[in-house]
Amino acid sequence: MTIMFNKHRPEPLDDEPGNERIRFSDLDAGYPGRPVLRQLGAHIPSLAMTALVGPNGSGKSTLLGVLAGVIVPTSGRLQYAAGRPPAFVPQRGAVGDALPLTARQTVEMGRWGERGLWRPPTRRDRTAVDSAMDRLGVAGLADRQLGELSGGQRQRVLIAQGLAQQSDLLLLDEPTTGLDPEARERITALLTELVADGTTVVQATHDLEAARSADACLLLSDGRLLGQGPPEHVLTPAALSRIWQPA
Ligand SMILES: Nc1ncnc2c1ncn2[C@@H]1O[C@H](COP(=O)(O)OP(=O)(O)OP(=O)(O)O)[C@@H](O)[C@H]1O
Repeated sequence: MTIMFNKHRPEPLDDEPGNERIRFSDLDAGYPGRPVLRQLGAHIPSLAMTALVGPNGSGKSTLLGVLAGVIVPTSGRLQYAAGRPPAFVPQRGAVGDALPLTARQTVEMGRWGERGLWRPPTRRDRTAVDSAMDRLGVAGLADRQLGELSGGQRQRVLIAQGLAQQSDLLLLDEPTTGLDPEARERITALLTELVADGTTVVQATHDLEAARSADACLLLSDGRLLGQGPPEHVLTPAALSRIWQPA
C-alpha cells in the first residue's frame, strides 16, 4: 500500500488573506519524461470543498499529488496557509487487495507520519484511530482483512486513515468512484460534515453531481486549467461539452 506523508517543508503564503488554504502559480509537474501539468495557477479556498474535475488523464491525480507534497513540481510556486501537513487519501484501486492488513491496521498507518514507524502507538494515537473509525462507521470492521471488504467499506477505511492524521486539509482521489449510490451519498455527506467542522477538503472526482455540490471547482483538460470558481460558473454545458466531446 502506498501511504504518502508530506515530508517537504511547505512555503508559507506571503500574504494571508484568510480565505486561501493553498495557492499555486505557474506550476509545472509530471513524471520523469512525462510533463503533465502546465502553468497552472489557482487557489484552494479554506474551509470549503473543492472538486478537481476533468477527463481521464487530464492531471487531477497529479495535481492532488503535488498538493499533497508527494510529487515535486518542476517549476512554479506552491504556498500553504499555516496549518497541519495535508492528509492524502489515494485512489482505492491504488491500494493492494492482497495485503495482509486488517481495517484497523490500515487506519493505524495514518499515525505513522506523526509518531514514526517504529514507535509503539500512544494513547493519543489510539484515540485518533478509534475516533476516525467511529466517524466513518467502520469500528465494527476493525479485525476484517482489507481485501475482503466491499468497495464502499474499503473506501471508508481509507478515509478513516486520512482522518486519523488529524489534518485540517484532506485531499482525496476519487473517493466515490465505482461505489453504489448509497455508499456515494454516505461519503459525500461525511465530506460535507467535515467541511462544516473546519476541514478544507479537496477531491478529484468524475462524479459531476459531487462536483456541482462543491463550493469551488478546478476544471482541468490536458494538464491545463480551463476554469476555476463556483461550479455553476465553471461546469457550464459549453465547457463540459468542449472537453468531453467524442473524438
Ligand atoms: N506514475 C506515472 N508515470 C508516468 N506517467 C503517469 C504516471 N501517473 C500518471 N501518468 C500520466 O499522467 C497523465 C495524467 O494522469 P493523472 O492520473 O494525473 O490524470 P487524472 O486526471 O487523474 O486521470 P483519471 O481520471 O484517469 O484518474 C496521464 O497521461 C497519465 O498517463
